[in-house]
Amino acid sequence: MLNDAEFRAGFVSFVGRPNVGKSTLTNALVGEKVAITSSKPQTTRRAIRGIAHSEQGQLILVDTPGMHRPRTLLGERLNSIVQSTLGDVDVVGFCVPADEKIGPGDRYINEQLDSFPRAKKVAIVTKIDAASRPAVAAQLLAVSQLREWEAIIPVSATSKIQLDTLATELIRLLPVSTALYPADSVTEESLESRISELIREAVLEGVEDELPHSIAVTIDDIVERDDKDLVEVFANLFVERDSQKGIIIGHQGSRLADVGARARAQIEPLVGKQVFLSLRVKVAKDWQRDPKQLGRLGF
Ligand SMILES: Nc1nc2c(ncn2[C@@H]2O[C@H](COP(=O)(O)OP(=O)(O)OP(=O)(O)O)[C@@H](O)[C@H]2O)c(=O)[nH]1
Repeated sequence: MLNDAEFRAGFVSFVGRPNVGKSTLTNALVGEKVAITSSKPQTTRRAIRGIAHSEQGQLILVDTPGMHRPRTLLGERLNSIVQSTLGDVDVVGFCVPADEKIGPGDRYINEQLDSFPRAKKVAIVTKIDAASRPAVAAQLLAVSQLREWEAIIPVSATSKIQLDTLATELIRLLPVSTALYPADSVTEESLESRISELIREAVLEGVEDELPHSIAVTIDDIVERDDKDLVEVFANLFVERDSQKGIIIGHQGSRLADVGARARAQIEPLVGKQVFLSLRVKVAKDWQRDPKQLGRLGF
């Protein structure tokens, strides 16, 4: 047993190109679904905090959107979230996948890390289950040449390889502190925003590549029924164009029905009750470029 003086707690942020596995790693460390994951790049839009507890300490994970060069107002806001998040974390975990060569995108992000001298920097080679041993070894070597890291850790979030090692290494780099959150909390996100992220994730499964950025979800109401073991969720799906509305709804509403079923399957374990989900698809013309609409949709 460690004595109290050695307990550590602090903030850790995973950065890296889109799709390198940051959200999946956050979920695996926290052990509950808090950040949305998707096989499409750049689906993470806000800094979600997952909290991993252990006897040695408390890791508060700040999941940032993929850093990229902005093309729209939404892109600029995402980048500014990244900047303000990284300004005050204790540790940055730079993620590169084992199954792809380090490229200009990775180097760009690595260079950005120079602007955050306060944070200790750890390299994480993700998805090691998807690469051969020699490929993983080569990637570890390539990463070690980018900068002096506090540690370089290979992991697989999906195959649960080395997750404990990663957690222990990260905690070791945090300041000595009492716990910053109660031991039973896993996230600071409100129920409402977790539900809207789960709905967005369900919509993103099986839509065409140009759509992900065009979808926003808002929640009008969450009603706990007294008379039944039921929670009613009333949500809106915003797209940018009429044509996208058709895509989301599908032939005779078939796609929307699938989305509803998938989202419900994720929301029910979260609320611990049966869920009635009302989804309305609405068009907010070019919302990504319109500051007023961005504000209304929660950005
Ligand atoms: N084989 C394998 N695939 C993984 C692993 N971790 C994540 N993935 C897959 O990689 C894809 C992207 O994962 P995410 O966690 O959404 O990636 P991200 O870096 O958060 O992506 P953005 O939100 O776009 O920044 C998903 O299809 C995951 O299932 C892993 O350890 N092994």
